Amino acid sequence: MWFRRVPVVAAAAVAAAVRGYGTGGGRRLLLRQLFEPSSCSYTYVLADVSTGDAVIIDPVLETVPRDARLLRELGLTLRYAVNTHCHADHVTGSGALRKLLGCRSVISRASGARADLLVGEGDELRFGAFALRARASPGHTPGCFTWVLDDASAAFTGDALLIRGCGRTDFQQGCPRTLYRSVHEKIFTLPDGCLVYPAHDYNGQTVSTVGEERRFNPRLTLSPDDFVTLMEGLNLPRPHLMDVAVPANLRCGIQDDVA
Ligand SMILES: N[C@@H](CCC(=O)N[C@@H](CSS)C(=O)NCC(=O)O)C(=O)O
Ligand SMILES: [Fe+2]
Repeated sequence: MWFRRVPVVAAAAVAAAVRGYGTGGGRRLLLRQLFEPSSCSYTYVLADVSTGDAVIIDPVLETVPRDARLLRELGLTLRYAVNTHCHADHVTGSGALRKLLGCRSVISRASGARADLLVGEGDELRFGAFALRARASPGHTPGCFTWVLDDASAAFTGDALLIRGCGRTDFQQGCPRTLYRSVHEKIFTLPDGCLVYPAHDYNGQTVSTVGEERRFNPRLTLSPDDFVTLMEGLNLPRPHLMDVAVPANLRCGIQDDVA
């Protein structure tokens, strides 16, 4: 079993811990959830408090200055800028962060996008004493990945699983049957207490758990056939930035000099 327990440090304690770099014995995690209001997107910063090594998940281009400032203020070294998938509603900040801070951009090989690091099932991103592990969770797009913290205390689900919802499946080669299988096999098999951190929320919710979503998610508690019927009948309007965002995100936002 590759999971070990990680204390998710409360905000006040983190501030103290960040000031006390290099003095602590056990590993301590810094976890920040950041919000971008025009696309209702969440960005996550994770760091090893002792070493300052950090990862950012799903940065948004417009909030790169804010996120870079936070990283600088906390004395963190950004190792990876990770995209859970090729977003359709906003331009990723991973390319801009790469230019600004020299981190490596990351996305799945199956996304068809360019990045410094193209990942597949089970790949790990290490930051200090911590790691995030990649679980393929296609269906919203074929290249969607969920990133799970190495003790399974938290999962960053992108648009595969939203709080009491899920990503739409009506564009970018989405497939409701595939999404249903992904969520049940790759996310609902995590421990009940595993925190669920999605890429968006449109209702003011910030975090859930695997146990809660397994019991209360109105879409994923349906039968597979009823889920498919529901998803095929959503008739949602297209994201207004889609024609700009998808081509940009296939290049990780700004991505001039990788193959
Ligand atoms: N109104 C927004 C787009 C909203 C949207 O389509 N969200 C996506 C996630 S971003 S690809 C989604 O999957 N929503 C699921 C749902 O049930 O709403 C815009 O114009 O940007
Ligand atoms: Fe999406």
